[in-house]
Amino acid sequence: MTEEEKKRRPLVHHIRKQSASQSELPASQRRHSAGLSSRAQGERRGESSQNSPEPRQRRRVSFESNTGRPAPKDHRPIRAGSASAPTGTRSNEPRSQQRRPLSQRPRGNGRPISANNNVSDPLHRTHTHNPLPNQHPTTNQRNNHRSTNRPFNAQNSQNRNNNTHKPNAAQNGSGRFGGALASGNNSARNNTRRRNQTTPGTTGAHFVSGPARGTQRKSEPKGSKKAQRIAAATAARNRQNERKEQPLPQVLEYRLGMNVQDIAKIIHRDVAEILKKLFLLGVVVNQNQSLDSDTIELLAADYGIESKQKAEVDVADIDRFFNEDDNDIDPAKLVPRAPIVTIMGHVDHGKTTLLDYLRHTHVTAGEAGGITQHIGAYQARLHDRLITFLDTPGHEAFTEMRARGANITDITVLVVAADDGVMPQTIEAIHHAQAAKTPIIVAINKIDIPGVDPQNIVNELMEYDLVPEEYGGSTIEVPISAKTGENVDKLLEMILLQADVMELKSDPTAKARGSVIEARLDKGRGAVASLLIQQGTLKTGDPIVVGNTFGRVRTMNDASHHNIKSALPATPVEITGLNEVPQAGDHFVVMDSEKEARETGESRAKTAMEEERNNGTVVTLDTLFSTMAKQEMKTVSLIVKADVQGSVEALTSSLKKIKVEGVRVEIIHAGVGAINESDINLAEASGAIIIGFNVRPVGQAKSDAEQKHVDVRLYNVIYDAINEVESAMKGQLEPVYKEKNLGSVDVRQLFHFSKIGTIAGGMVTDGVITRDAKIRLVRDGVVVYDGVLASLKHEKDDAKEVKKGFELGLTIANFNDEKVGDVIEAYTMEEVKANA
Ligand SMILES: Nc1nc2c(ncn2[C@@H]2O[C@H](COP(=O)(O)OP(=O)(O)OP(=O)(O)O)[C@@H](O)[C@H]2O)c(=O)[nH]1
Repeated sequence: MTEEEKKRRPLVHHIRKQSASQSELPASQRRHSAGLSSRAQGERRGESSQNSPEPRQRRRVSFESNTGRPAPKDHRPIRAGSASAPTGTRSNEPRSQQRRPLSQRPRGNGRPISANNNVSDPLHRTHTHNPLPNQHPTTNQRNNHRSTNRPFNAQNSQNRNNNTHKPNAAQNGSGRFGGALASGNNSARNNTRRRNQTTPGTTGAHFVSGPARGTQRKSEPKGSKKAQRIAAATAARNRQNERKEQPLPQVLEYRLGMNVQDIAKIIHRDVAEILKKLFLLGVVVNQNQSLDSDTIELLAADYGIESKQKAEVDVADIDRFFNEDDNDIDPAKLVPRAPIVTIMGHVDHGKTTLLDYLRHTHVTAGEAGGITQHIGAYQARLHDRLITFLDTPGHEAFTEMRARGANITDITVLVVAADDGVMPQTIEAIHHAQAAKTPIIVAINKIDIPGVDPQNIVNELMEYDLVPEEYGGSTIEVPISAKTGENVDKLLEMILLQADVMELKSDPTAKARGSVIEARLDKGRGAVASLLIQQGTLKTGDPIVVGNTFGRVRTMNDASHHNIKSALPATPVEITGLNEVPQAGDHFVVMDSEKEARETGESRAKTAMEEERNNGTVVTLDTLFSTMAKQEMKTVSLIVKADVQGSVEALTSSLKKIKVEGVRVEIIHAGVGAINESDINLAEASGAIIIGFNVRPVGQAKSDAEQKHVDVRLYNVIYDAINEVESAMKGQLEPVYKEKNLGSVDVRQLFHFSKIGTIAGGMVTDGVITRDAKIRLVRDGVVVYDGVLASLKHEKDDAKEVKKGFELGLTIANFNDEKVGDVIEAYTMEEVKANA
């Protein structure tokens, strides 16, 4: 016999004894002892209790009995020993007939769940009905088996619940004993209550609930705080058990800053278990403490699962919805969409005429009067296919949008008048389109004018890398007349062909997103914005974030001012319902809720304000080197403007030759003429620096440059320009200083001291003289000395500065030869930009 068995011997002994005494007892007494735990039996049985092992031992027995150890072979079931089987109550009926009707029996292979007790609980072998002993355990059985670490009485009660023997308490009198049992142990009582709560109306609940309730009412009023606490603790334990039974996830996706509680929820494990694991891994934390990624990964590895840090999503970053490689668009849902086209070209080459022609001849069906309202874009139709035209010709609208990162144009139509040829703005337009990487279709316009030769334009354009297909290039060139409409259909066909090549697609089922074409404040309607939908379907009522503002789409019109409820991708619409007026080129995105839209909009507005405050992200020659390092720039973009073509060529070729390791110069636009607003726009959109040679910014350009923080550098020596760009790229740009006059003093009196030297007394006639100023001593218009002050006094006191109209006394460092009538000019050197 092992030590264990020896220890258990009194138990077996006791059980046998008990069993024997039961059989000796009259039926009525047996009935009484039937519902008792060994302890309760002992107490009730008077004399036999004296022979029983002392209570502490019995308690231990009870506990051991619940450990799932198999019963000793010679141990026969105690048929009358369990509260769940008050066998003495059913007179002479065979046991099988005493069972509940079939319909009331618990499911599970048709056998009583209590069969499980035979396996797990040797002490409670009263439920010996196991007609199918070889069958697999039922779910309930498995669950019972799992819960073997419950206190004995709890287990006992549970088993009772599952037992097929659940006679009416009133019928069999078991209520008294069940009640005695239930009141004899808190766990049992709690368990009973839990069962009553979770399985109302079951026979099992009924069986124990009567007397248990009575007892409970006596000692613990229903709904008392204690009862509630117990119920809550029990429910929590149940939840934990349920969680425990869920499998571990394959991957633990975590965010930085998560604590043990957070992780416990994700991996369905107890907080205590995780804390213990961490402790064993050498990490002592409490459940609310944030864990670093190393600890989380270590923990995941210990559980044998992978760990992955969740990418933090910045809700304010709506640009993420426009990132082609990483957005939520499902490629399987993509369908072809209309191309979005911008018309560009030199002044008077016929852009507006072409747009007008299309508006009147190819507008969407049902628009009898054509486009009635200007919303910045409209759709033309050819063979039932739509083409969206941005309504504003020229570079500005185009670059405005690009400057805000809204690359909405798919195709650029470059209009070149056949009678005028390639002109400066034609070249600019080419550079704008090339910088935006949009394909160019050339419309050689005004072919109706007699004597014009479109071939000349073809030849001219080849200089700008626009080579038509017949010459081995890929540029589509169509001779048209915007006035007569000749070949305009062919131009549209070519646009559609190009669109097909580009496979322009969008997902109409996605949340709508796109860009603002125009926006304004309408007196009656508030903020009105023209939007171009790029993905998804926009609907009225949608909560929306537009740039740094937000709202809900209150009304929506199409280009012909029809009220519409929804709009598909590539459709231009005009909406109301925004809080503020957004800017052209801003992105818009539909959100899940108005709350989310508000939060995102407000957060964006705040960030924009902060950015505005620290405005320092633009590229300038002064900041070029640090910007290159910060943004890992590989190219430095320049726009070159000069007075003559020769200078343009000399400058561009020399600038391109600058060699600084890992960085190259890219001239995104070069041309003859003054620096204009278009240059500033292009520079802003592409982060370029403007190099002007013998030219100046004109009109709005100067103030635009200041407002948009575009760096404009002006030179009249080519070498200086090249030198400065090179120095800037190497981070060796010398700052430029300019003298700034502060004020001047007329010397009126002189005082000579052997120790101090000469003190010049005088009057400030202009501005201010400061102690740290540089000074220049001028005598009869000639600068006699240039130096700094050694001292400055007002009356007898040292002064930091003396203003106009006041007398002063001063000494000049290392100079004592002042004369009455000299003029002392004070000045400072200030760092200035070259474009001033
Ligand atoms: N003969 C002829 N004249 C044309 C054609 N297209 C435009 N024009 C004329 O050219 C002039 C300028 O045309 P617009 O359409 O205003 O040119 P634009 O490029 O829009 O000019 P800006 O808006 O100033 O940049 C107008 O007088 C038009 O009537 C054409 O195909 N044939």
